[in-house]
Amino acid sequence: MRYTFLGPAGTFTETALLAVPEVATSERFPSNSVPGALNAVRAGDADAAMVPIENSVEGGVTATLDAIALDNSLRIVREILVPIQFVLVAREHISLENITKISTHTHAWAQVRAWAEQRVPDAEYIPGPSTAGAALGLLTEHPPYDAAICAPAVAKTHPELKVLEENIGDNKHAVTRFVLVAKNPEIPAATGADKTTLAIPLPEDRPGALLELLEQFSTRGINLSRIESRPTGAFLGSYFFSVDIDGHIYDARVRDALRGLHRVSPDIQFLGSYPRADSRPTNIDPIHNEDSFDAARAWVETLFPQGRPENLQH
Ligand SMILES: O=C(O)C(=O)Cc1ccccc1
Repeated sequence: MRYTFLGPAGTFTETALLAVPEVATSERFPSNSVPGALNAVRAGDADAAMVPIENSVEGGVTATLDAIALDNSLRIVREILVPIQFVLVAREHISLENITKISTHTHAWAQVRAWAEQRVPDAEYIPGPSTAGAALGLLTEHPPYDAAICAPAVAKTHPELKVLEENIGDNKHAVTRFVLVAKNPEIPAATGADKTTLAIPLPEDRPGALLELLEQFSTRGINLSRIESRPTGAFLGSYFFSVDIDGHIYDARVRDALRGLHRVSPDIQFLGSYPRADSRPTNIDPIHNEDSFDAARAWVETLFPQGRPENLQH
């Protein structure tokens, strides 16, 4: 297996990838961006990509939500949670007082806003390709900024970088959720503690369409753990919903809900069923469990003692 990730070495995404046991004995290479990592998988240059998808402070990583749903080739096979801690680094001669420009990944910047307002209120923010990418930029000949925000490990592997402030995240319990994405993979086995990710275009000019979509979950006792609306890009006002639900496509209630969703929104995308990182089992009301679905199907069959007419398939 060949893995790629939002690089360079030292990003939080690399930490997430290294938490996958198989990675230790496989090849891995950094990509410059989330779309770049996903395209490497689409092109067959990598078998799987680790990318950030959701943060407990900032919400969804829009670059990832949009890029995964671009076509039907990619699916999530695993999720990893990483606790996030940030440090401020700079070259030896720089101190907090003479910082005028700071770079980091936009998601990191969003998570240190209160700290920045207090400690470096006049510093200008320069968006970086990733946290580690911004830090390594400081080692170039004429860096266009004088400090960066990254993981503590980056400073440890680069002694030329000095840690000016530690643990600067506004929320000390911030966690980022990362997903491992592969091309047309086998669906991971159901564990009883699973999630399924969907991208559901909102039908246009249909009053109540969102309610009709959500009803498909509620009538089957399916819990949503994330829902975000994203513009499709087609035109102003055109949206899709990026949704995570508790359950696996091997669960009858989930397949039943997918059929219902497809009737409301035929371009729905299934983006994978995979085990939850926290292994918390899904609570299923008995009327929505496998036995109930089997019994309901069997009962309908008994209504045709002579067998179903041929044109009655479902
Ligand atoms: O840039 C990184 O290190 C990343 O992995 C993206 C990111 C940035 C901030 C919080 C979590 C992930």
